[in-house]
Amino acid sequence: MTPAHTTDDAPNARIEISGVTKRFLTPAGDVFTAIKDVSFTVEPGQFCAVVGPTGCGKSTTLSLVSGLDRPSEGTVAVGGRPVDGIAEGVSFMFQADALLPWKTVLGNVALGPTFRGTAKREAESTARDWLRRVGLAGFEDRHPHQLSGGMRKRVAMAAALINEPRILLMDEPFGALDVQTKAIMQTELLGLWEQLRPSVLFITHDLEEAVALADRVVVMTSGPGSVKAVYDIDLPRPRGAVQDIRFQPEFLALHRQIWESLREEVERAYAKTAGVSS
Ligand SMILES: Nc1ncnc2c1ncn2[C@@H]1O[C@H](COP(=O)(O)OP(=O)(O)OP(=O)(O)O)[C@@H](O)[C@H]1O
Repeated sequence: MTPAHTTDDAPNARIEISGVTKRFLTPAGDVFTAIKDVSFTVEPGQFCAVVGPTGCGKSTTLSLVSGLDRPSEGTVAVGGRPVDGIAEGVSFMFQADALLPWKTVLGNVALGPTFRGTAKREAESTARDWLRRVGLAGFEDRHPHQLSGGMRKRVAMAAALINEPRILLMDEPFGALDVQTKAIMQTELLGLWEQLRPSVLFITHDLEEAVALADRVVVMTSGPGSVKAVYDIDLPRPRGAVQDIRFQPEFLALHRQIWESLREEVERAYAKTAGVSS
């Protein structure tokens, strides 16, 4: 299958975060700096994972790329244009499934193309195809509450990918799944990503997940988050089953190296919230 994004539109899929600081006003009226001077780039078609301790500003960074929020300083650009609201060609997947409970599985997946003006019959036919690709043929008429957590993730993945996004933003999409289901979903995501090759910004707490999936891992410091280090993950692609990648010596070496960098930040963040002086 040909990747959806050829060299012609590839530059549209570059994400550039330059010198971004985000401050919030707290309920007490104080200014709180969530992220500070964050800069990194996701190249077109690249899978970039961001790891960092809890509260370091990973989700804040993602919300600035999605256009749901604006930086206080610095710029976020997608395809060379400053982000100004939710851009065309961007799909999302979050930890909580964003499925409509009153719609069938087919209706949920067909929603994207329908919104973009595709005729219902054609949207449903494409949705059926996507449901087959995520292993849910035969479940078209179910409602989300009639599915397991893993199956709901598959529906969410089909609903995100049916739009053939140039950019896929994912915030802990598999965080709520059990270990085995998570590994299966990660492998399925990799297979589909390798076919479509959107640029991916993937937020996770799980360093194993980041190394197994990504081309590049960005480690953030404890809050206010900034970029501590960026690692290129040169494990060969296609990577195959995530369960098997974890045992490869190259994977273990990268994991150990990045963990050394991340551990300091996790400990620092813990010390702050636990009131321990470091
Ligand atoms: N709208 C807001 N108003 C005030 N503070 C906020 C707001 N949104 C986020 N924050 C704060 O900014 C910091 C970063 O939050 P964010 O959710 O981005 O962190 P995170 O790294 O994604 O955390 P986690 O890994 O726990 O999900 C946190 O201290 C959070 O309380």
